[in-house]
Amino acid sequence: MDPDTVTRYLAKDFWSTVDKKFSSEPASETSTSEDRGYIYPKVTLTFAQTLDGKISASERKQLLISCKESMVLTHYLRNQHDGILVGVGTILNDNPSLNGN
Ligand SMILES: NC(=O)C1=CN([C@@H]2O[C@H](COP(=O)(O)OP(=O)(O)OC[C@H]3O[C@@H](n4cnc5c(N)ncnc54)[C@H](OP(=O)(O)O)[C@@H]3O)[C@@H](O)[C@H]2O)C=CC1
Ligand SMILES: Nc1nc(O)c(N)c(N[C@@H]2O[C@H](COP(=O)(O)O)[C@@H](O)[C@H]2O)n1
Repeated sequence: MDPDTVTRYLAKDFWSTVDKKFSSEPASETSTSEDRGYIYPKVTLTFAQTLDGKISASERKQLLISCKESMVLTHYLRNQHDGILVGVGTILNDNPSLNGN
């Protein structure tokens, strides 16, 4: 399967889970966040993890864990958001571009 197709499937599944979660939440007896004059931002946490639970090399060098398809999904998700947040350690170690191609 080509990376674009894989990403479309993964993303569709991902967003349907998010939508279900929000729509299945019980309505508040008092007020919703929108009634109170604000809406929560949509925040997505994504990271790549090795089978033994690691996200970075011990010497704090940038480590590519994701396969090509997963990187396509990463960039797709970046494009769906207004901002990308990483820790200062990531900035110093990786000097990431954090773009969405
Ligand atoms: N596999 C993946 O998907 C990803 C991997 N990485 C990898 O992770 C590595 C970076 O790791 P690391 O530097 O640990 O993480 P981060 O880049 O997330 O930096 C750690 C952040 O946490 C803050 N912090 C630490 N302890 C606390 C605390 N007790 N309370 C509140 N804030 C705290 C630090 O702030 P302070 O200034 O106070 O120290 C700092 O901003 C890089 O090598 C990068 O490649 C990064 C992102 C994704
Ligand atoms: N999705 C994903 N897979 C990996 O294997 C990774 N190591 C990361 N790391 C994150 O992506 C940043 C580097 O990519 P760009 O230079 O921004 O394209 C890195 O700093 C981590 O935040 N992600």
